[in-house]
Amino acid sequence: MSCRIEILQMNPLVGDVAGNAERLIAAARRAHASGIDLLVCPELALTGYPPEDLLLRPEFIARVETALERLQSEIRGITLVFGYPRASVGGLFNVAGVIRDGTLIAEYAKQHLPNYSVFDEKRYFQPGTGATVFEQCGLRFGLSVCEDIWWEEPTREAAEAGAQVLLNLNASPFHGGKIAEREALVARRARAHGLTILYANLVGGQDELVFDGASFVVDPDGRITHRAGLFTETTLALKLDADGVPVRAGTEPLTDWPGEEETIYEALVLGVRDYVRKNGFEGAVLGLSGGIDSALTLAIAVDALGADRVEAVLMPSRYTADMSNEDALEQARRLGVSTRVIPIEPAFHAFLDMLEPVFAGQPVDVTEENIQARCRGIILMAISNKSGRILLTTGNKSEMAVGYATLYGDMAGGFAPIKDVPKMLVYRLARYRNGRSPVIPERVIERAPSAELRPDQTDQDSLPPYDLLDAILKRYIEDDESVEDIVAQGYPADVVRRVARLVDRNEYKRRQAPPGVRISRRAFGRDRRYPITSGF
Ligand SMILES: Nc1ncnc2c1ncn2[C@@H]1O[C@H](COP(=O)(O)OP(=O)(O)OC[C@H]2O[C@@H]([n+]3cccc(C(=O)O)c3)[C@H](O)[C@@H]2O)[C@@H](O)[C@H]1O
Ligand SMILES: Nc1ncnc2c1ncn2[C@@H]1O[C@H](COP(=O)(O)OP(=O)(O)OP(=O)(O)O)[C@@H](O)[C@H]1O
Ligand SMILES: NC(=O)CC[C@H](N)C(=O)O
Repeated sequence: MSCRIEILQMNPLVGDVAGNAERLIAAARRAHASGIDLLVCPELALTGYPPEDLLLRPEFIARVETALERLQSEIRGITLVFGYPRASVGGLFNVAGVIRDGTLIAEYAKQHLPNYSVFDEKRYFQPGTGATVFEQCGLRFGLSVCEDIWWEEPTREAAEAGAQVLLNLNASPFHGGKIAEREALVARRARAHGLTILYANLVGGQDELVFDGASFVVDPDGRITHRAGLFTETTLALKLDADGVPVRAGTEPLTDWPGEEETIYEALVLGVRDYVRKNGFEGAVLGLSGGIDSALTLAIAVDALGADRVEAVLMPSRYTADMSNEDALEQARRLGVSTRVIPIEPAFHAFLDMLEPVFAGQPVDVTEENIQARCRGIILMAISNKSGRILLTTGNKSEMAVGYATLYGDMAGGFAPIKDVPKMLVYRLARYRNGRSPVIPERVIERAPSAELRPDQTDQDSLPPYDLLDAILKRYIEDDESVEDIVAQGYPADVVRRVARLVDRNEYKRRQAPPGVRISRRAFGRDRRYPITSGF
């Protein structure tokens, strides 16, 4: 006897419990009609992940209970395994439940609650204890939920309880390198305990997080036998033989995962698409300067939403080089995006006139630069208000780290697609995208970066070269190294000290920045929580 299983790599909407329940019912009906015995869905599929403080509302938990009743009454002829929060004696648990023919036949509570990095599960859940095993098609299935697989005991306990196959339900967000890390870890567990493991992951963007999907199956020898798609809502169907070992369809090769730039680029595209779609925007607007940051952001926006839902606004000032306008127009033309040109000179003049009595006798400084950035911010937010299009902010991680951006100016906006992308990676992503089709004019990639807020300005007047800056920032922010550690590796002491000071001092700016897609091990936002007021 064999068992036909399907992984549902699902993109739920956080908080939409009734809608997610309908999606599960429709998926179960479709799977049943195509002969599937067992449908495996991700962690907290019913609520989406992470539901955050919605979990603290009794009304939200009541909706989950109502949806569970509906799922039990609607699903027939197929076994459904899926994640949801369960209020029980002792508190709230993050569970994997098994529904078959009107009955909840098994429930397993997550034992290891992640509480590091972007995870905050101890705020909401109590840990479960012990394994849960159920039978289907003559096979014994164990259950585990995401973080459980990162520890040894839950898998061992399931094997000791007689499981031949482990169903691991996940809400595992993406960062660069994560996919290979997961596969190696799960393969090791499968080998160590002689189990087949089905790794079912969520897909989709949720605020700062993007879930890549990349669900997969490993056999008891630790070989990957099946992979689902990356960054796409999909299903993965397979057969298990009478011993619970996955059956490969002939000699069909496994799909390889794409390289680093492509993976990160697609993560950004999905993050933008889902933020815009799930928040009900008509499309997006952004300021297109002829610089690399806005160029990459525009390419991502068009790939995410389609050219007809994206609008680029050119807002030249007295300091804008002709080639900036030419390159911006050329990129918009290549992408098929509509443009508007709105010079900021009249507004800039008006502000300078209004402020003249206040500033009388004082030298021109960064204040005037910021007024220009703020004129642009007002224009873009006005277009966003009128059109229902979200303003995409174009700042990268290197700028956000050192505060090289203007509050309420170029930091204005609703979502910041590349805020976790360091400048050197911005260039690599732009080159990767141009390798698919040349949408960004070569000059935009070649030119020295400039804010164009005063004559002949370049970023390097104020900042160290970006390759040096990014190397220091990675060590200081992602690796938590001290200034002394970094200097000991041969980096110039004065530069390292200055960069670290800028990072520390600019927390106030980052706290007011829009959210953006997390693609690194440590992004600004929920992943790095520093005091603003600090004597460090
Ligand atoms: N701890 C704190 N808590 C709360 N607020 C604090 C604060 N410290 C300062 N502030 C406030 O923040 C203000 C300073 O911030 P802000 O007004 O933004 O201005 P600021 O950081 O002084 O200047 C912006 C910098 O970004 C550069 N820039 C601007 C635009 C685009 C680009 C680019 O290439 O992308 C670069 C520009 O050349 C300049 O170096 C202070 O005047 C004060 O009002
Ligand atoms: N002339 C302009 N027209 C339209 N938008 C502009 C203009 N100048 C600046 N902006 C907006 O402000 C943002 C920050 O400006 P800045 O010049 O620093 O960035 P960039 O041009 O995209 O990249 P780079 O930092 O590499 O020059 C831009 O990305 C863009 O959204
Ligand atoms: N939801 C979870 O338990 C996620 C934690 C896990 N270590 C991951 O990111 O894959």
